[in-house]
Amino acid sequence: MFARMQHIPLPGGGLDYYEEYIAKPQTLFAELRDGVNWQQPLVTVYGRQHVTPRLVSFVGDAGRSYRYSGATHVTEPWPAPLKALREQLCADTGYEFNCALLNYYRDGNDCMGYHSDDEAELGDRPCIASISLGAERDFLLKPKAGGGKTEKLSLASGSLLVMLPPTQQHWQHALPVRKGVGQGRINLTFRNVL
Ligand SMILES: O=C(O)CCC(=O)C(=O)O
Ligand SMILES: [Fe+2]
Repeated sequence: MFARMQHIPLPGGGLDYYEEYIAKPQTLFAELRDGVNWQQPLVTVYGRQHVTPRLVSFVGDAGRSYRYSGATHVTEPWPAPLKALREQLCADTGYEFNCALLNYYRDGNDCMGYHSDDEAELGDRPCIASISLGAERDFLLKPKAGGGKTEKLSLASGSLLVMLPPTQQHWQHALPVRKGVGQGRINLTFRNVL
């Protein structure tokens, strides 16, 4: 790996940010936008059904399943352009990744609320590797224990953000609405489902 890395220490966690990890982010963005079987699942919030405010797809090694947006999803096969990327991420980070949740934010109205990627099937100390393609968007982190400072990053096209253990135990993260953003963004969060 040749990309320059910035380590961002957090109380009870830490992030590694590589601003230029993907060589041709616009090409990969277009391949995935046009090639992935995007879904917009229904979610139930306080007893009311809404469509998820972004498009999603769950891909990975055959037979893995993962619970998100209130339902269990079984993997679709790896899209061709992500096979080598998965290997590269495992080699560069030293962590295993056997699946990925793909998120397509069509414009700045699409978003993701505060959550931690701490589902039981990810084990006690999950590492999440997150690739961003397309529009640059703000990414927020806040400590689960109240009172701490909120962190804000701007995730560049082609960047890799590694959320190191035990970040998911102590922090939540979100991708807030940004009305001024007209372009799409695709985010790939590589995970290891046990
Ligand atoms: O779009 C992002 O940068 C965050 C995605 C995320 O948090 C997730 O898929 O769990
Ligand atoms: Fe997440």
